[in-house]
Amino acid sequence: MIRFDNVSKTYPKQTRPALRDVSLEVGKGEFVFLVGSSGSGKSTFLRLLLREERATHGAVHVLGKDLARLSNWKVPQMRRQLGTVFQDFRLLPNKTVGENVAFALEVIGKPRAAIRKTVPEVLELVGLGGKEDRMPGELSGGEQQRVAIARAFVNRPLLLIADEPTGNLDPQTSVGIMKLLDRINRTGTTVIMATHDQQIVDQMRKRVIELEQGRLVRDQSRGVYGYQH
Ligand SMILES: Nc1ncnc2c1ncn2[C@@H]1O[C@H](COP(=O)(O)OP(=O)(O)OP(=O)(O)O)[C@@H](O)[C@H]1O
Repeated sequence: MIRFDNVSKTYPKQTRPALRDVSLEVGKGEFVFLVGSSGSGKSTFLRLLLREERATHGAVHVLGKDLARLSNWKVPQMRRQLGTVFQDFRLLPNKTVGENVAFALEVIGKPRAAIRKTVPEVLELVGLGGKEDRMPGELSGGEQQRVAIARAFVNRPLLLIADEPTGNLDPQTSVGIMKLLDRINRTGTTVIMATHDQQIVDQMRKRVIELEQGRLVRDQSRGVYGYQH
């Protein structure tokens, strides 16, 4: 599903690498937390997975593809097989909840009838049944994140990438979001989630990968958050 072979990334005009010699594998269906203090390289790791950035050294494989060898025109096709969720939700504010989710299907050319059927189903799945016609601004933060997850999941991606998905949410709402991501993971979707949320990591007891100054310093199954700020 994901393989990093001795991956380093140095941004242009920087001397210190953001990632240094990282090697790891993530298999199908795993749930992985990516932890580490601010600036340790978590977002860089996720950007490499999405081919938003390229490795300076080493090889990144996602869904069986060597991303260095993937031509630019094939990148959108690769990204369509991934779902992404961010701290700031990134919903389209002028579209309804239903339209936000439908949009993910429209861009891949799904027939309208299939979209009409699928959107309410996925909204039901994330606990937002009946809220299809609401505007994102009318929803709570937790509900907006559920819409974002519905949009990320509606294509049934093999891999879901979440960057601090609970970062803007209170602890109780965060637990609800984690239950949802756990359910999605149980459908077979691999989930990789960068987080600073100690409580969540300690509760879930999933694989934990820790970065420190760009190096992989811990890879623990059923791990805990572990490091101090
Ligand atoms: N576009 C960029 N250009 C130059 N340097 C960058 C760029 N993006 C990140 N960096 C640097 O790379 C290092 C790793 O940053 P990264 O954003 O991956 O860390 P992070 O663990 O995601 O941090 P946070 O938890 O604060 O989001 C930092 O030193 C950062 O300053």
